[in-house]
Amino acid sequence: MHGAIAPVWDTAPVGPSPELVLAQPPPPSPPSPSQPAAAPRFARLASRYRVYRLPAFLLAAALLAVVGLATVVGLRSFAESAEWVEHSYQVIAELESTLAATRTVESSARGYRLTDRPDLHAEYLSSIPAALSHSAQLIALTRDNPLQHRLARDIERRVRQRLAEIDRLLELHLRDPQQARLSSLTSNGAEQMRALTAVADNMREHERGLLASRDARTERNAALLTALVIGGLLLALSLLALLMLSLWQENRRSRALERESRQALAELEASAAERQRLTERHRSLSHYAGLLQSCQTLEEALDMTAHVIADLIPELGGRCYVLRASQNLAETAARFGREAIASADLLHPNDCWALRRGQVHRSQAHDGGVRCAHLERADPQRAHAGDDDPRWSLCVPLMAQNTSLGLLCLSGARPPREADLALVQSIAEQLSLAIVNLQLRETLRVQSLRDPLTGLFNRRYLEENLQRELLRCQRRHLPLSVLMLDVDHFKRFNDTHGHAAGDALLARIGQLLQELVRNEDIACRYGGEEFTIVLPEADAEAAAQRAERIRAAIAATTIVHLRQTFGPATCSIGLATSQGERDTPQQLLQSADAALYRAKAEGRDRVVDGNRSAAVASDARA
Ligand SMILES: Nc1nc2c(ncn2[C@@H]2O[C@H](COP(=O)(O)OP(=O)(O)OP(=O)(O)O)[C@@H](O)[C@H]2O)c(=O)[nH]1
Repeated sequence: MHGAIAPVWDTAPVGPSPELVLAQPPPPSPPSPSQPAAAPRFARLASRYRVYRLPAFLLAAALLAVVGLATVVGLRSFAESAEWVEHSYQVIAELESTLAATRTVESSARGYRLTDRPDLHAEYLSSIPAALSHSAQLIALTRDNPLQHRLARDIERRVRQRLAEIDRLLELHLRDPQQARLSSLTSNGAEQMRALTAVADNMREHERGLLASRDARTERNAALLTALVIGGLLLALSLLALLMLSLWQENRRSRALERESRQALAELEASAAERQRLTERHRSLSHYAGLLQSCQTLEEALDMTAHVIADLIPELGGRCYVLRASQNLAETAARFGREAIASADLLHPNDCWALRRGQVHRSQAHDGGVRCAHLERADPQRAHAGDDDPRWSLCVPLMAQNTSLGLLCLSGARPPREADLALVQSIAEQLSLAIVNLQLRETLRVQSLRDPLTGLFNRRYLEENLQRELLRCQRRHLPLSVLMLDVDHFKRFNDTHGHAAGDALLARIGQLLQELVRNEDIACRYGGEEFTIVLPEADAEAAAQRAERIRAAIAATTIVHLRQTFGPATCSIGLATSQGERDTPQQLLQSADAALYRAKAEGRDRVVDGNRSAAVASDARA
């Protein structure tokens, strides 16, 4: 049975059984677009060298500390160098001042001797302390340098010598100007001054040399410090940049991992919910299958199916069709939900692709070319405009042993889930099984209630239904009549023409009875050549007329058996009608049987109404 309906959704190949489909977990979702396809190479490197992060940080800190220390040391060194440079300039300045003051003493003394101007004498007197002071200052400034200190002392000594000589000449001038003039001519003052200048030049040159070497050292230190600071800073900044990059990557990776974790959790929850839903569906489906087995009628099974589909897939709407016995029409037997695409109440099998092909057929709202004819027509304007209408329909044939039993037609307003389609197919298969079982059961039931020779109901059916019909008519104060019919001289017929001809006669009488009674009447073979006809709601008069028609029809019928014609045969009929509420089926049958007995006794080929005291006989010949 499972293979009776091919699980084809459109052109899809046959898949696993619906149970398996339902049990399958949702497929793993594709990687999120937010996930980086491949981390950049530098990022991978940064990640790989994560263990070096702390040493790198410590190194960068140490470098910065060294740079800071070097800067402080450098600045102090620069300050010291500046002090020494200033010191050299002071030495040179004191040296120049000493020489200038000495020359001032010399020139003012010479001027005074020549002119005797008192201002020059005053200038002379005031310049002497300056010259001595500057030379003393020079000695003080050069204490750090033995060579310069020695030269400074030499200068101071020469300055004093020169001052003493000038003073001697001036004293002499004051006492004897002539003698002073002569003495000045022989004085070695010029010699003293040259010697003093030479020593001063020597000292100046030496001090300038010191200044140049200090400048050079300062420049060297400055270059070294600059290189150290720039290099250290660059290295430290590079390390810090790498650290920042690594931390940034780490942070990005953490956020990506967090995102992935959240997504995985959501997928897990969705998967668990889907599993739960599938489990519940399985349970409902099993429950449904169990209930189907207990359904007594087709209507019950279809109603329950409609209820189950509406319960499990509320977003779907549709109907169950059942094919008539003639197979020429399928009619709506149950509905569920709200149809997104209306379907006809009655359809010809050729109107449905699923019934034609015996396969599931699915179509979209505007897929007009393959739309089943029993479905509402697509709107050509919307289709032409390319309107993306998500409505869809699904026809699932109900089949068993290659025989169409009906159709499940569903439609929805939104694209369906594959799990829902699998569920529908599973339900269709269960329903097909149930329908075929119910039909089989009905066939067996009918077979157990029918007489195989005549096709009429048997005595068991009569006993089951006479009671029910009698009660129904009594409840509604309606009459019910019973005819008991017996073929006349049937033994003789058998003996004359053979048992098979007798069977043919009985079959023909059965056929006649089915033709001559209403649908609601019950024509039975009571046993042998005896028949019973129950006529609900027929009073004695109507029953007598019906009995007479039957009698006349049998009397006018011949049968052809083995190319031989037999008959006609006659029959006798006894009639009884229930009038009161106290009649029982047995009483009614006994009354009819008594009337039949009287008909036989009165000459056969007649109808006797057991309700009347006198027999109502009808002569066939009359
Ligand atoms: N061919 C055939 N004969 C049957 C069948 N059932 C019963 N009979 C025969 O029907 C005959 C009935 O004969 P009887 O009960 O004597 O009645 P009768 O011959 O019809 O005589 P009356 O009823 O008095 O007119 C018997 O010979 C049975 O064997 C059947 O299914 N087929």
